[in-house]
Amino acid sequence: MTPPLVLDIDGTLTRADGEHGIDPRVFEPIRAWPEPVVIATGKAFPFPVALCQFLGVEERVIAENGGIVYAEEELAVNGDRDAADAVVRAFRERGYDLGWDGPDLVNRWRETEIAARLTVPGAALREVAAEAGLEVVDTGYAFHVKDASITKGEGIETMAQLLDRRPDEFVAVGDSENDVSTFEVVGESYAVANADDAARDAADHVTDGVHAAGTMEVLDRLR
Ligand SMILES: O=C(O)COP(=O)(O)O
Ligand SMILES: [Mg+2]
Repeated sequence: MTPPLVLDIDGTLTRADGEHGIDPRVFEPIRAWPEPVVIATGKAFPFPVALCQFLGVEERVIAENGGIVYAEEELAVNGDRDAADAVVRAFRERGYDLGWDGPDLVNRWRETEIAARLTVPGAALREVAAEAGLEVVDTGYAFHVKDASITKGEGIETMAQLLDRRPDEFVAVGDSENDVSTFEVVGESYAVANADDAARDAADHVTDGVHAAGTMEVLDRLR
């Protein structure tokens, strides 16, 4: 029986030859998948929505690490970015910034958390976040300043209800610590070979391939 999927984006659907850019090899398998495909990402909501629309699949999205959950025309926004914005102000008062160039397209459309470039001093960011009761998650692509109780795994619980499925029916593929909560609630989990230690330790399996090649391995095995 082909399972419903939960797929991370960065590091999981992306090309291995650069930091971003979806590997086109995943487009057709995702489009043709006979069961629901949920895109679960740390990215702001518009990005996974656009990915689903460009792929021509239903928008089943967990964005902002669970801060936003959308499926079946139901939208859940968990928390708001005010607390994260206060952390950013305190961080700037210490003389730092978020590290993004130009109009900050990473945070422009965020509603529930804030992301900083990995080039900023992580220890200082973590210190300021902790003073506000927030955590910093390193996805390998950005630092996310967020409420620790809001996770992709919590988002899967909500998504499963919206889709009338059990969380343990899903198979998940991911690459970093922000996928650990997903791996803890789904039935079977795969970390791609480029995954960080947190994801590799939490996953049931580790693929041979990196990035989208690892995900293609899983899709080929499950079809
Ligand atoms: O936005 C990030 O930092 C990483 O995004 P991801 O959860 O799709 O890997
Ligand atoms: Mg990722």
